[in-house]
Amino acid sequence: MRQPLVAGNWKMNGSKAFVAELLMGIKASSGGIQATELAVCAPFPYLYLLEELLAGTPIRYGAQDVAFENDGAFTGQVSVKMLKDFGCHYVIIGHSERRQFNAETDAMIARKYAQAIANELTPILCVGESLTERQQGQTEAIVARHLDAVIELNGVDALAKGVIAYEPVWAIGTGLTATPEQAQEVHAFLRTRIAAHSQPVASQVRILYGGSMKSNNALELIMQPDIDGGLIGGASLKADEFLAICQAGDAAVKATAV
Ligand SMILES: O=C[C@H](O)COP(=O)(O)O
Repeated sequence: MRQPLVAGNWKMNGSKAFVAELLMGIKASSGGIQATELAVCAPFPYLYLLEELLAGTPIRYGAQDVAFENDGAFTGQVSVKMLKDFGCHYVIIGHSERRQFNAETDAMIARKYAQAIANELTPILCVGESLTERQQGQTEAIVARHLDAVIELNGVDALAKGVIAYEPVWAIGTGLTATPEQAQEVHAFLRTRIAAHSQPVASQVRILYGGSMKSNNALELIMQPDIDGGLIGGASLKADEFLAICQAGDAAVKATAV
């Protein structure tokens, strides 16, 4: 089994006080998590707090977006180098909310992916279909398009330097979770598609599930053979709930080892 990763995506939530309290809560109880990797992805202004408060802990952190250029006249953008300057390990790329509200295209996302790996920042590449696309039977075509854009620009080996997150748009923040079978089906499709280019990369790359993952459904999702953890939105804003999902990662490892 690949090591599970449970990453929180705080989205546009928080304040200095909220972030400090949440991190203290996560730090206080994360010692019991043995086999699962923990990470949190914060809004840019709070990265300095993560650098300060997570120093000396195994908890990794990152941002939720990055520019596809390194520096220069790009008002409002934040570069990979800047994220590295604050000790970031991860960056979320191509989240559906950025595709939807910021008109990010597959080409832009592929370039962001390239910038991240060129600077040894680990991208978490999000792919996923909308409800209409699922109802029209286009799920596989959509996630394939999202994945292929990154492979075409960066080569398949680049996927081994990142993480993929399957996030069905209809399950994000809606309380509607994909069933373990629905999620596994898409995860297996993605892995098979990668295997057509490289079996070693397909075996190695972690594919997270995201979309209303909570403590009460995490275990059965992470127990699926091609689901390697979660990208958690709402439930990552409560330390207890987030840690309970991390514990589900540990429980999945334990159950698989038996
Ligand atoms: O990046 C995280 C996903 O968008 C999932 O969000 P959610 O757990 O609030 O549904």
